[in-house]
Amino acid sequence: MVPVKRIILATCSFIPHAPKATSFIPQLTTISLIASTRRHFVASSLLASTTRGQVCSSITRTVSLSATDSTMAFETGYLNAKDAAALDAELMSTPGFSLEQLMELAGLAVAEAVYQVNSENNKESTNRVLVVCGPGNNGGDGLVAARHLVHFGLEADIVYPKPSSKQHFINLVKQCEDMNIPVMSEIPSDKKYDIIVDSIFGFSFDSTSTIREPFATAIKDMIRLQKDQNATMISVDVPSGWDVDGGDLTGENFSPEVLISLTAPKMSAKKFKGRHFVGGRFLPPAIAEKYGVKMPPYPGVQQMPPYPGLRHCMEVPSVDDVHDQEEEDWAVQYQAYLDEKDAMLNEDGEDVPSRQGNKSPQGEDWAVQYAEYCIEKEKEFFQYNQIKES
Ligand SMILES: NC(=O)C1=CN([C@@H]2O[C@H](COP(=O)(O)OP(=O)(O)OC[C@H]3O[C@@H](n4cnc5c(N)ncnc54)[C@H](OP(=O)(O)O)[C@@H]3O)[C@@H](O)[C@H]2O)[C@H](O)CC1
Ligand SMILES: [K+]
Repeated sequence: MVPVKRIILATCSFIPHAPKATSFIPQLTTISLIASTRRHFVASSLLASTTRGQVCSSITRTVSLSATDSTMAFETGYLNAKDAAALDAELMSTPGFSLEQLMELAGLAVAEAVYQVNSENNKESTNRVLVVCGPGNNGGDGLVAARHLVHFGLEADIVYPKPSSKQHFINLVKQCEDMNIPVMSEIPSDKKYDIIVDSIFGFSFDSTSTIREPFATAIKDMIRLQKDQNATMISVDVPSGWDVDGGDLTGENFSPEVLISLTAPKMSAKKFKGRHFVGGRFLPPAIAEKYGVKMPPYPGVQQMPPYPGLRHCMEVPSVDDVHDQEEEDWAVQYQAYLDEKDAMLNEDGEDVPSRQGNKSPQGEDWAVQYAEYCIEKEKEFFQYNQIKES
């Protein structure tokens, strides 16, 4: 870990969102306190450019779910455009979240997913991210994500063709500039990027009118860059230009490889066939229930679970069909994996002597192993979709 002058001891607060996870609170709290006496954590990436993965993997203990729970958790539900806006408004009224709070969490979740995709990219050079921001809050999520990505150690450029005059957005741009992130008005033709983050339009995009400038050009330029530079396109909440409920109605054939849904997938996500993350770990249970949203179970402190498939979000056969030769569903195997890990703790949650710290006998952190397991399964499913389509 990067040495820092001031060290803050972090006590982690685990706030499980799935009601069934409540019984794990004492166990998780115990483990987090034990962990905090052993190691020093830098409290946030606002202070130093530590790799978030390092911090997370040091302190996370996954929430153990039964096979049934983890299967159900993939059925996240869908929001149509009207409900997505109503849910947003309700979040900012009844429980009193501010837009700034929600955008910071949404942007952080986006940055985590982008970081994960980037670290799995098998490209010669990685780390160069272009974030293209639109005029509304979807664009704000992009501005927040760019700042976090730089804290995570990636290079980020921003294209913000029509900056908002609202004070919060002015602040977000200033925060990015303070991180030495270039903020440009159009997509440059002379720079190379590995990842493009499409943060132009979200759930308030109006597909009944043609896409107005400067965003029509921005979308065209993004698509050109995606093809010319073989960059990975990641859309935030809704692929820009897609009708929020109906999907790609324009015929532009805008097809991102990755979609990051915030709070819950929008209806158009049913048409999306790529890799799908669902993030936004801030939904109070009553609002989730009212709108029929089931949040996926999040491991440890992550904002963006590396869950495989989110298969109910895609209109394709379940991964079980692919693995029908296997005796057990992967979720059952995964539960067995967690049970095995649980058995390595004694009743007080202390380590069995044979284990060293949070390391397994093979020397790997549990959380790292868990994340790798999930990524592996997700890749299998993604590859299966590609084969199926070709
Ligand atoms: N609850 C959450 O999960 C949170 C989600 N967040 C993000 O916010 C967006 C929704 O933000 P919103 O500002 O409501 O809308 P958009 O970002 O989609 O953009 C609205 C702007 O787009 C312009 N627009 C609409 N249609 C067109 C068009 N055909 N051509 C050009 N421009 C268009 C519109 O312009 P107007 O002139 O009509 O005003 C708006 O300026 C959500 O998707 C999440 O990403 C939040 O961060 C909070 C938490
Ligand atoms: K978008």
